[in-house]
Amino acid sequence: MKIAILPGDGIGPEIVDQAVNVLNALDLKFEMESAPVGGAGYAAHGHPLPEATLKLAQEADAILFGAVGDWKYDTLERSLRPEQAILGLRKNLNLFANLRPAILYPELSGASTLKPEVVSGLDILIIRELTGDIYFGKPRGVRIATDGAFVGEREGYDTMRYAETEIRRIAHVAFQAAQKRDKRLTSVDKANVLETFQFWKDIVTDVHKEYPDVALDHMYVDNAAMQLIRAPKKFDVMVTGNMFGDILSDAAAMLTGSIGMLPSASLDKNNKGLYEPSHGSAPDIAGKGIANPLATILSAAMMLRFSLGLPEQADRIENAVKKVLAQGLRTPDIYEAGTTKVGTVEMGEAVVRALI
Ligand SMILES: NC(=O)c1ccc[n+]([C@@H]2O[C@H](COP(=O)([O-])OP(=O)(O)OC[C@H]3O[C@@H](n4cnc5c(N)ncnc54)[C@H](O)[C@@H]3O)[C@@H](O)[C@H]2O)c1
Ligand SMILES: CC(C)[C@H](C(=O)O)[C@@H](O)C(=O)O
Ligand SMILES: [Mg+2]
Repeated sequence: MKIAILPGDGIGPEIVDQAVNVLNALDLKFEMESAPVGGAGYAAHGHPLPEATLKLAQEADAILFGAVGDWKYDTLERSLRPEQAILGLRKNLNLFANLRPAILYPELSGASTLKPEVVSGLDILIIRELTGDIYFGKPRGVRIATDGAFVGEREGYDTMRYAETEIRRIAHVAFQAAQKRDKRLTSVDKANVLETFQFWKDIVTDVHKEYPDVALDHMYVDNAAMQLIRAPKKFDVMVTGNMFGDILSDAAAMLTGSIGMLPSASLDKNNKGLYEPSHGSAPDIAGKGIANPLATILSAAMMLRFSLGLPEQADRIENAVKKVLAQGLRTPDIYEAGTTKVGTVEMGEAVVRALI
């Protein structure tokens, strides 16, 4: 089994190193090959998603991805910016289903900014559509306005759109995921304002007919953001579009104690996938050795479960993470009094030691 390792920028290489060590410690003899991506891809080959990197990703059985993005590239023309690498991989590989599970490990109930009783026992799954919406809609750009109140002025514009097929396929993923859990699905939209999301709601309602055992409700995204903070445990599975899912999953990350705890899987229709933490390259802490590697290590566990058919090995990693948290080890983002502060490498090494 071949795994493409794409560390990327900022803390990406630091956290991916730890996940690779954990995978190696399983003694399963994976073939792993690394390639530069994001700002690192641009620096090495003049493009954030170099051809050889894309080829490696296409050929591999699964991809482990760190993060991309670096302030020093923010003034490049958009097609060369590091973020285009992850967007390009998602689009090229048809990774339309993004699973972001927000689980609060009991040991971290005091690390969340919310009261322990609000978050304890939290286990929700956010399913974000990943290859459509305003992220990829065309036309987009900056032009001279030809209508409206500001005719003659420059205006920025993007296009929000969803094809029926795109909505149907993510709805099926969401209903099937709900069937394996508590059988409750909340579809998050903005149907009260946006045509695209009235259409989304209508199609999700139609797909629901095939899943009568799942209870479906619909919620506007602004209310969903509020409910996530007010009573997050009321949710089981949430499904939403690309942009709303991006925002809601960062909010949900804080329910788990830190964004450094939220893994993700991005899957195509055959469960080939890219696995990455939900957070970014964290340039503010890059190189300091303090980034939390657990979201990446947990993403590697998701990879074993969803793409490589090794659920027992995924369990081994997840149990090891629980164990190090129970031992009181904490990177600074999840630190609280009475626990032991450790860095990225120490955390990774502790997970390796905790594997049984
Ligand atoms: N999939 C991706 O590669 C991805 C995702 C999000 C953001 N980005 C990019 O990352 C760059 C920085 O973006 P941002 O600052 O808005 O978001 P970010 O997620 O990188 O960081 C937000 C905050 O969370 C902290 N943080 C993130 N991951 C952490 C970890 N593992 N351990 C401890 N703390 C952690 C950071 O220090 C920062 O304070 C930008 O270039 C952005 O485009 C990339
Ligand atoms: C870096 C960026 C393109 C990306 C997104 O918006 O999808 C990130 O925020 C994420 O959540 O994976
Ligand atoms: Mg994001």
